[in-house]
Amino acid sequence: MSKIRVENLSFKYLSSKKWALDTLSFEIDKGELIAIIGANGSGKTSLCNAIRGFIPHFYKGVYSGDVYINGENILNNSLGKLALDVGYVFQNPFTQMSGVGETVYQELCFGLENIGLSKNKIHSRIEEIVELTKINKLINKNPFELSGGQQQRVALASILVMNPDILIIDEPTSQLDPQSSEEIFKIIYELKQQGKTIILVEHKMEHIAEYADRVFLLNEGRIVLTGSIDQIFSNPSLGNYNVSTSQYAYFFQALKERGKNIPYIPVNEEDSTRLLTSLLLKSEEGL
Ligand SMILES: Nc1ncnc2c1ncn2[C@@H]1O[C@H](COP(=O)(O)OP(=O)(O)OP(=O)(O)O)[C@@H](O)[C@H]1O
Repeated sequence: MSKIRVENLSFKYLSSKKWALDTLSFEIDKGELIAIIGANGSGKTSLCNAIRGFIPHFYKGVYSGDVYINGENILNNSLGKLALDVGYVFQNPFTQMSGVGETVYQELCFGLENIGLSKNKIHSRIEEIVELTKINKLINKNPFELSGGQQQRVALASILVMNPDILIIDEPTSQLDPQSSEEIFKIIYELKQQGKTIILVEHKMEHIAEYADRVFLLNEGRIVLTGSIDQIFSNPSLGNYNVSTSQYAYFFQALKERGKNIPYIPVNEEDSTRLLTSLLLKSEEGL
């Protein structure tokens, strides 16, 4: 059974004339990491909200089609129940903070206390997640006095303590410097290794190229391209949808256009390093 199944999903906000989501159908298996890309207004956030049930439980409009989580139609579940299966990490960590506690520890306790977990269970769950997200040193600090990167890790931790099977992560690094972004992506990769199903909205193509199993390219509420990283980033129509490819692919494409013998276009750091090393070796050998 697929983790997530979407059938002919369409949605139009009450105040809008056009469809934000337009007859979408797809399935996502357990453990997959799906990247959703697309220009501004293409429907990425709406699709995330439809998967976590905020469309149509919270946002009202014209809704048709079906979304199933673990085989169950989201229409048959409350937002509270859905939140236990689908964790949503906001783009802006500030929005994520409940503000109820004065310390990061209290912030992490909040959701667990609400579902009635015992003190011991709460403590061991928090210990595990604090380790994973490397926020040990922040645990007694005020969440609102942290740096952007620290807040993003705490926001992620506050969702992970709830242990949802599915994670929707909306542009987690949009406000972060490269090093903090790298740290967040390491955590996301670790979560994938643990078997979480992850939907990631991300503009930084290098990160997608590094980690995603499949990419969905949205345009005007429709999935216009879908496939593996290589299939998507080497697709010449990518530019038609105002989406850029990875910087690595740009670089090697430019060399190819200058007549260099580039056997394939790598899209991530690892493949680029491998190709560059082999090209340098060949040139040293005078080939
Ligand atoms: N609350 C809302 N009420 C009315 N229309 C909305 C609402 N939220 C989004 N829309 C519209 O739905 C369409 C899809 O928007 P959505 O925010 O899902 O796109 P997006 O790809 O996430 O954009 P961005 O990259 O800018 O966040 C757009 O035309 C947008 O104007």
